[in-house]
Amino acid sequence: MQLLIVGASGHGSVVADCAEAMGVYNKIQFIDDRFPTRNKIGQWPVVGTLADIIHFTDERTQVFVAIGNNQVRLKVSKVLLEDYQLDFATLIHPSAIVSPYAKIAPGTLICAQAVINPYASVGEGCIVNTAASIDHDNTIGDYVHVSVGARLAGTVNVGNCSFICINATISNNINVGEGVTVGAGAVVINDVPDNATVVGVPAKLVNTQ
Ligand SMILES: CC(=O)SCCNC(=O)CCNC(=O)[C@H](O)C(C)(C)COP(=O)(O)OP(=O)(O)OC[C@H]1O[C@@H](n2cnc3c(N)ncnc32)[C@H](O)[C@@H]1OP(=O)(O)O
Repeated sequence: MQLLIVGASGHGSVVADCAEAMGVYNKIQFIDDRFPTRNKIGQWPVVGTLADIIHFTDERTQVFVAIGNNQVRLKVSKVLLEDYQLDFATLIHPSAIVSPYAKIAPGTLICAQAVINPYASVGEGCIVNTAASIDHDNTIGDYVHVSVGARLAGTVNVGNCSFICINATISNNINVGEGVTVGAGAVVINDVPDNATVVGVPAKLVNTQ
């Protein structure tokens, strides 16, 4: 099996490193619109641009979109899934702990030392970054980023495209809407409406316009 990663960035190198650690891919390469100026990332080759993707995929190739921005990852993924019907990988680092009773959708990355507890579900195209934890009965939407070291207690719901920043904490039974940003280190103890940004301890709404 081969893996074609879209997006040769720092996040892309984390994705490639995870895929390599899984030991299931005999070839890992990238495409990026900065090709040919960018023709390598670390030891992995960049072989073309997004417009050429079809030339680098066949029945033995899985694709993974390694774009950190949730909205951009969503947009690119929808084109690849709906227009090209490509096979998206689910990447889970061998040091992550994922309950057999959790559900992880395709296009999602579970990074090193992350924990996903029973009856949690993580949607399509998510990033569960290094050492983040998603506890029992969480429902995480599509194209969500749970950043490095973030902690989600039991029965938390997070809407599509939300960004839970580094080291944020979300208490039990909280509903976080769609398109929300929870700032670095915030402690969320109340529900958060769609498209809001909350920061601080306890987390409060902030105007970022
Ligand atoms: C491997 C990796 O690198 S994964 C990625 C890791 N990175 C992250 O998790 C991103 C963390 N980023 C943050 O927390 C950012 O501050 C964000 C996304 C919450 C907000 O960023 P911006 O939209 O640029 O907001 P901005 O910097 O204008 O701040 C708006 C206000 O909120 C305050 N604020 C912003 N973030 C925080 C925070 N985490 N905690 C407390 N206050 C904060 C600012 O001081 C500012 O207050 P003021 O209006 O009184 O001056």
